[in-house]
Amino acid sequence: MESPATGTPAKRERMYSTQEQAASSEEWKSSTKRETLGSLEIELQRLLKTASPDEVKYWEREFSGFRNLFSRYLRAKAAIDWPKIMPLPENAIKSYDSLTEGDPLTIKDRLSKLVVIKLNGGLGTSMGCKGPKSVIPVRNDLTFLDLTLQQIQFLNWAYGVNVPLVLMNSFNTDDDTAKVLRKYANVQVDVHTFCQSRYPRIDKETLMPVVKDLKDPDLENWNPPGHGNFYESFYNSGLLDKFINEGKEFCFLANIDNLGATVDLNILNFVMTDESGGKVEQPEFVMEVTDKTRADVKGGTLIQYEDRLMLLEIAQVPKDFVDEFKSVSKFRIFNTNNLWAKLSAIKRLVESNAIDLEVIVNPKHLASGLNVIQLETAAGAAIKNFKGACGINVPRSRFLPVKKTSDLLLLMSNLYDIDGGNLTLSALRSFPTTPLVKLGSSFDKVRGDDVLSGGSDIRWMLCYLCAVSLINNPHYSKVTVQSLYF
Ligand SMILES: Cc1cn([C@H]2C[C@H](O)[C@@H](COP(=O)(O)OP(=O)(O)O[C@H]3O[C@H](CO)[C@@H](O)[C@H](O)[C@H]3O)O2)c(=O)[nH]c1=O
Repeated sequence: MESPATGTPAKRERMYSTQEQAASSEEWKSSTKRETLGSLEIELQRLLKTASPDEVKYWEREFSGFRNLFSRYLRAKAAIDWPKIMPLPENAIKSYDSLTEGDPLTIKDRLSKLVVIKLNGGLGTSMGCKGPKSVIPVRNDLTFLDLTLQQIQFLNWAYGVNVPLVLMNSFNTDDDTAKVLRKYANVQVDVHTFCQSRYPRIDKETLMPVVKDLKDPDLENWNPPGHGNFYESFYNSGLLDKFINEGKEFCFLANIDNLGATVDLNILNFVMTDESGGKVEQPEFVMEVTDKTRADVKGGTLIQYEDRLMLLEIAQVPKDFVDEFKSVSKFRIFNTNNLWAKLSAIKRLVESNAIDLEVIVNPKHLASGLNVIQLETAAGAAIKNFKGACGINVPRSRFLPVKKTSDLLLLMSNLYDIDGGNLTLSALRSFPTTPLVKLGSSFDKVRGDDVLSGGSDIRWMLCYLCAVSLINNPHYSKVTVQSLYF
């Protein structure tokens, strides 16, 4: 680059003015940010005055987390710098095949140091259901929650242990989950719940909270700030300290809608046993990744960015690169969101305010017509903050999510056997892949009002499809149904 001192006077003038412009636009931006932060503070103080006296402490803590997230949002660069994405370093991702269960005599000991946590803050709205997604029946009228409890009960029974189950609810799911949990009073699993934070939605124009009074019951004014909020909310709930004091060491965290997210003894052994004799840094965090297929275009992926491992979610990808992000050749693996984290490390990082997750901006349009943004973070993004963190490339069977009715259809069909709450691909199927199911929009919802005239009740479809059986039927390597005719 030419130094300003050596150019011609006219050129110098141009260069100075460009530099000055850049500096003044930076100064302008940071002064607007300061202004915005200042206005937010005034607004939050005003809002606090509207809280009922017994809730002031609660809101002070919520606002402290929100203020932190909001200022990170203001500070963040607009988008990821695409050319700076580097290939993953060797060893960043371990092969699952290299792991072992370890000494069978000590499995029980390892399990006794484990806590299972399921992310249960999501609603079933995208599949046309009211209430928490976890109460949608998946198989034989058993819900995600039933199957999760069965899985843990079976594990506890098989190994004579008492692995607890923790549900992270959101304000959207907390009450309904509490009601449903009553029916498990006789189940042999210790279930704990805590509720994640509740942050104000932000007016897209003014960048100020939409809510004007904390006693206003309208839930549209709020959002759960993503599953990245787990670390802080878990800490604030007191459960993290309780488990550490009881001698627990690791937690296994997963989406409740992923029925493949069972406790894996090989990974448990990997995170808890130092087989290198102290030569290799023990991982404080492990992310289970799996090979990406054309069906997984939306999942987050691991990248190497600015000398660190980083989770890249589709919402962070600049528009021009979305197709490249979705391609299976450049980004070969994706995050299953099955995460293993050391409890003492979570405590250390939360207490030193060292979990700095990229802020994901989620735009929404409210029923009132207002355009808002909600700020979120993803749990897997914490990979960069833990010591010795790595990915493990796990078999596809560890990722059995239900995001759409087409996923549900596969799980309800005879392709899967069920045992102790675990779903496994039927041994009768002679090839290990599952059919690619594409359903027309009339099947978007789990239940429809008008089944006979065009049909949006997936159960009808199942009767039809299960009657012909998905197993070993070459016609069903692909299932495309636009609508049903009777
Ligand atoms: C936004 C949010 C979600 N959840 C729960 C609901 C689900 O059980 C689980 C996953 O939430 P979703 O919003 O469905 O996230 P999803 O799109 O699946 O993305 C996650 O899971 C994907 C795998 O399904 C990964 O590839 C992504 O990296 C990861 O961010 O977390 C919460 O408990 N609280 C929340 O605030």
